[in-house]
Amino acid sequence: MTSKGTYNEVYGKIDALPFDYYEDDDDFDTFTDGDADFGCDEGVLGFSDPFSSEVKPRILLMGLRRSGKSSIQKVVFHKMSPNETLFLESTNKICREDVSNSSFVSFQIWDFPGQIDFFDPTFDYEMIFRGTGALIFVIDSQDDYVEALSRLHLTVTRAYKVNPDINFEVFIHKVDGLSDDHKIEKQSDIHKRANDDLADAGLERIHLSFYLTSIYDHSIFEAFSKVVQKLIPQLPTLENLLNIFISNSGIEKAFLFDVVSKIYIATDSSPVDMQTYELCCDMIDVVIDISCIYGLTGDETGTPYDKESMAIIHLNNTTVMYLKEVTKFLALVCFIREESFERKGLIDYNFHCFKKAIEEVFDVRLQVQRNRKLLSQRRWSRQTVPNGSQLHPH
Ligand SMILES: Nc1nc2c(ncn2[C@@H]2O[C@H](COP(=O)(O)OP(=O)(O)OP(=O)(O)O)[C@@H](O)[C@H]2O)c(=O)[nH]1
Repeated sequence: MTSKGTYNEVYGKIDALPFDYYEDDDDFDTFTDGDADFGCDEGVLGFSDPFSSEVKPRILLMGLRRSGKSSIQKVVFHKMSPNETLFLESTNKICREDVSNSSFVSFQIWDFPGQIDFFDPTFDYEMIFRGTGALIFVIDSQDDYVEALSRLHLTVTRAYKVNPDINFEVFIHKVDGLSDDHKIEKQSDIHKRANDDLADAGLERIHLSFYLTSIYDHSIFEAFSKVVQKLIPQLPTLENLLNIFISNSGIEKAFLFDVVSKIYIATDSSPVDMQTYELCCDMIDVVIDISCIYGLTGDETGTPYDKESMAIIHLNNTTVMYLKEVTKFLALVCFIREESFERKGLIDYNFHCFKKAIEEVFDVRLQVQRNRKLLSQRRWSRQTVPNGSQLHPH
């Protein structure tokens, strides 16, 4: 698509660190130094800071070689088409990506090359796990997974020792090649073996979540949505707001989407079915693609998604899909019966109130982040003054 370049430039950013970096002693010291502010954006705390995981949660993508880690990252966050991933080269460096395109989906993903001996004594895995919010372990379901399971066990047990608060998420990946029966069979086998291994080690308390995923359908977006939602502390507030909004507006279902990644960061409490989710993703694609092609004015500052972005699609089953901009990066996508959509004025008024409430949630979050940063800077300056003398904050 001609628009892709512009789209990625506007939203995407990737940092790649040569793996050699860690083999250079001086640099390694910098990296392992407990106070290193490594590659973080301005305004974001260093990741070894005790607060950083709350401010900018880190997601680690791990798994054996060729299990599909880079493909997942590229498809979900860079709009790469699944077929293009066939030409991805094996990753031989750690890639860190800041997904800070939305205040709510503000986190880092670390893609670890499969061939790294992660438990090499020179590799400071403790520091890596300390600030991690979720560890996604990718298992290639089309391959023999015995080795992957032992690697999963090793990774999970080490990570848990360092940081028991990590969410462990297992992606049983590449399921597009499997029949439905086969998928269920694989999932229960992997589930059983992984949990048996943990029970044998006396670690039943470690909870693993399993997802069947493929980059060739929406399952990878849905799985990522669930992983990200667990890292959003405001999730109950958002769900509550959505519940109030839909019940007062005659809406069947509503999703709050991060437009760039098509991750839904919250929905109302009614169950989500895959088809509905897929329709939302398709609608976002249509809106962004049409805007990119026909909506951009040509000046550099234009983005395909702004305050004016909205769309209405009438489906042939008397349902209307309604998309509206909520914040710079979030969109609300609703499913409404045609007869309820006749009261569009009421829906729009309620939407206005909903949007204001979301903005307030954002404001509180920003304030909390600012305060944490300030607090951490004060602590840091106290620690760094030599001979026990202390700096006093102004
Ligand atoms: N059928 C299928 N193939 C996939 C899927 N995801 C990734 N692949 C393919 O798997 C191969 C390996 O993918 P990569 O993303 O390079 O794997 P990786 O885990 O990053 O590999 P390393 O960089 O070596 O660690 C590529 O040819 C992808 O096209 C999927 O969901 N289904």
